[in-house]
Amino acid sequence: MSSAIIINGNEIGQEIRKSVADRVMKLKDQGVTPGLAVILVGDNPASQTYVRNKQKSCEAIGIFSELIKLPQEVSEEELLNQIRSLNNSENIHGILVQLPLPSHINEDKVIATISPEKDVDGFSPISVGKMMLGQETYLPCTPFGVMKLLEHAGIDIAGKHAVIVGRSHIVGKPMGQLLLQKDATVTYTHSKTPELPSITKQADIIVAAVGRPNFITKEHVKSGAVVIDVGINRDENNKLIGDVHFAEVEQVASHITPVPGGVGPMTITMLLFNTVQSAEKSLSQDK
Ligand SMILES: Nc1nc(=O)c2c([nH]1)NC[C@@H]1CN(c3ccc(C(=O)N[C@@H](CCC(=O)O)C(=O)O)cc3)C=[N+]21
Repeated sequence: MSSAIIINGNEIGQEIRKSVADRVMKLKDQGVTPGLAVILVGDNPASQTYVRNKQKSCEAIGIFSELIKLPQEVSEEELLNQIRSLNNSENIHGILVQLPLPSHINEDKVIATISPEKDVDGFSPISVGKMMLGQETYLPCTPFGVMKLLEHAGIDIAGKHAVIVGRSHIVGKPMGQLLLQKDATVTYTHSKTPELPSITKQADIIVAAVGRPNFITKEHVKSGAVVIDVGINRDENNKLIGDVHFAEVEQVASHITPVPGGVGPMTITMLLFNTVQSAEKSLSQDK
């Protein structure tokens, strides 16, 4: 049995982070320290872990990171005011509101309040619209990270059939758009798609973003396909597992991303990338 080439997100992420760190140094020489504000509402343990990772990654390359912790019961208006104040803060170049938010808060309203100039998550309606039109904007970090993984692994995209499994606003939908911009033929599938394996079997590239552990098995995958696993699920032992049944699928795929160590580290890498981009822009606008 042949086994797939493993696309190493830790390694590729590290390489990109090095070049982002160089840009941070250049900015500091010019008197600007890139700053990222992360707003965390409530005390969801998973969210706390992610946020801690983001902060550590910022510090490692010299980005200033400010954590704003708000209680679970915080009012929507208070949260919006916090964002408005960060929109006006000179030393903050990126704002990230950790999702999900408590159910009494309107997520759409919160995201739309983040200034598009500081929307380093790429979630605001302005950013999404610009991305759809192929205009310059902050790209959402996870799909952006997947594009970088494909590029670094030397995967050709033009003319390939990419099948996206999952249609979330933050992964599935933008993922298809970015692949389309690189001339892939894109098929979107989701929980209401009948006969899913018959469609994913036609894919040259599969992006799994369904949020169901081990959902994509060898029955879904054509021999030689590239399989990207965006899933981050926890098993009964609290171990991180993807949406792809790795042991099975690596026997048929040509390339595969592991979980952990695949897409996850790239998401944070592109967040750092976008934050530095924003700081560079602020500098050129001052002149
Ligand atoms: N506004 C907002 N923006 C986000 O980007 C955002 C969010 N909300 N809410 C939650 C999700 C989740 N997310 C992850 C980022 C990195 C890893 C990551 O680095 N994972 C490591 C493993 C980490 C571990 O071991 O726990 C890996 O896959 O190798 C995972 C998950 C960003 N998210």
